[in-house]
Amino acid sequence: MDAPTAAPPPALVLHDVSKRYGRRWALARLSYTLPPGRSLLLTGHNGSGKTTLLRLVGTALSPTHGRVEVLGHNCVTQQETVRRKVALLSHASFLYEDLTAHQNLMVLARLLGMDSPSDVAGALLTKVGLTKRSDSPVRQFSAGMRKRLAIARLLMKAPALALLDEPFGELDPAGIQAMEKIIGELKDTGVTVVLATHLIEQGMSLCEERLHLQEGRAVAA
Ligand SMILES: Nc1ncnc2c1ncn2[C@@H]1O[C@H](COP(=O)(O)OP(=O)(O)OP(=O)(O)O)[C@@H](O)[C@H]1O
Repeated sequence: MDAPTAAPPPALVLHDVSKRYGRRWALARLSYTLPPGRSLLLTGHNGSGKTTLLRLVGTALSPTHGRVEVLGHNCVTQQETVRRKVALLSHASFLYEDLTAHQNLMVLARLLGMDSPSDVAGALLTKVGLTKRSDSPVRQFSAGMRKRLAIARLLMKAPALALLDEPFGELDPAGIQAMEKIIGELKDTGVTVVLATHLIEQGMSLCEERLHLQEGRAVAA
């Protein structure tokens, strides 16, 4: 008889999570479990705590109280393990301004020990529609072009959990469509997506679950 296989851990667990900046509570006693294989849409007005939550999950911040777990790993005590599993697409997109788009991706490809870094970088630049500008330095890029390069960077990292903070911001209509397609493909390959956006319609079509924040608390949408 086969040994029983353990059930996969939830993609994300928030256990009574609070986060304070100085005297301001950005998140207050938030508890939530995202089942394995599901993706999450995070909504809420400006300042409701979406970015703070994504940064806690991405280990860029630590909770003031409570516990955050990604795929069964504690984001504070197992930070390195979590960092290998998550990638964050955010306003600050970790790009080297003086390097070209291609060089930016090459840096990461080498860091990840990829076999054919230049080919992988080229293929990703094609995917995000930046082929024509692959040899331009990032400092000459528009906001939308930076967003495209940032998603290429995230795809190269091939995370188990992709944290997407306003992925549609700054994109033109074609860019929004391309981003929707990329997010759909990520999900098709088994990546869990946590998506914070004000574009509710797009978000709802991509995610099975929704968490709506109001002043750092979960409320019904
Ligand atoms: N570094 C910081 N220092 C102090 N307060 C902060 C800091 N970052 C965020 N906050 C505060 O925490 C609260 C939540 O901010 P957060 O950026 O998480 O919201 P958000 O839902 O992502 O907003 P938006 O939709 O505008 O991106 C806000 O009151 C904000 O002013």
